Amino acid sequence: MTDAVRLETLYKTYDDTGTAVTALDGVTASFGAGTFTAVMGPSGSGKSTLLQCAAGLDRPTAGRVFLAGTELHAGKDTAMTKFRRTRVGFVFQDYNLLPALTVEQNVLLPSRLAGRRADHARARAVLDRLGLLDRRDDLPERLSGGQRQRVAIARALIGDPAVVFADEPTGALDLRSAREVLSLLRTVVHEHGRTVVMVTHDPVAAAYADSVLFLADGRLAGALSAPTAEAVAERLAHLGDLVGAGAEAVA
Ligand SMILES: Nc1ncnc2c1ncn2[C@@H]1O[C@H](COP(=O)(O)OP(=O)(O)OP(=O)(O)O)[C@@H](O)[C@H]1O
Repeated sequence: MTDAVRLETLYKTYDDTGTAVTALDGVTASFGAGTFTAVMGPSGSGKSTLLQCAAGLDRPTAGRVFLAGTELHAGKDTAMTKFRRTRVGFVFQDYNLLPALTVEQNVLLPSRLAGRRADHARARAVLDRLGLLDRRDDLPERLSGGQRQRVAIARALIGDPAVVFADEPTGALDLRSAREVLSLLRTVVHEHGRTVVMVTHDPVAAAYADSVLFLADGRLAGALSAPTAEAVAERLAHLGDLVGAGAEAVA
């Protein structure tokens, strides 16, 4: 299997307050193309930092990130920004849609930012696939949370993303909308061959993924294939015990 994302010995230290915080402490991991992975761990374990560094939104302090075989952070920031705009999709908890733009304009925004011609036919095809074609001229404020998140997923898919990163994509949704969004992410992977890496706190959400990667104290702390919500919850509780006891994370 080819890797969509490979992380090699990633370190990230924040030092803005004068007291250094090690958010990532030598993480090596890979995410196969066409797979759906959930990243989990106790609060402060480094999940969002891992996603930000893997997606090229932040620079690791040390280590290397490869996306579809291309090393991020190796060149100038401008080259990284260009690569990110074309090959990386993002889905955030709070949707990050621009309120003054219609659904279709929001979906086309990454193409515009990348300086490409707006491909309305493609935008409409993606919106159609996500059941939103008839809402294309609406402003986001007219949509439900679940619909807004589906627009964000359409926007993430409009380019040719090597990977879609989702940070708590169901964190603001009710149960039913959350299930819809998770099923959609799974379809995006299993029927359309995309790669999704999702940070979540929710064992039920994680169970939609093919596998779960656990972090504790900025280190890899195990993985689970074909996860069930119960198995994930049990593993998380165990990690919480380890962190609470100040023990080393299990690899
Ligand atoms: N910009 C920052 N400046 C300083 N410290 C930071 C910054 N961002 C994160 N941290 C610290 O890095 C560590 C990891 O944070 P991160 O947000 O990656 O964890 P997380 O697992 O996503 O947490 P949560 O589940 O609470 O969102 C924490 O100790 C956090 O306080």
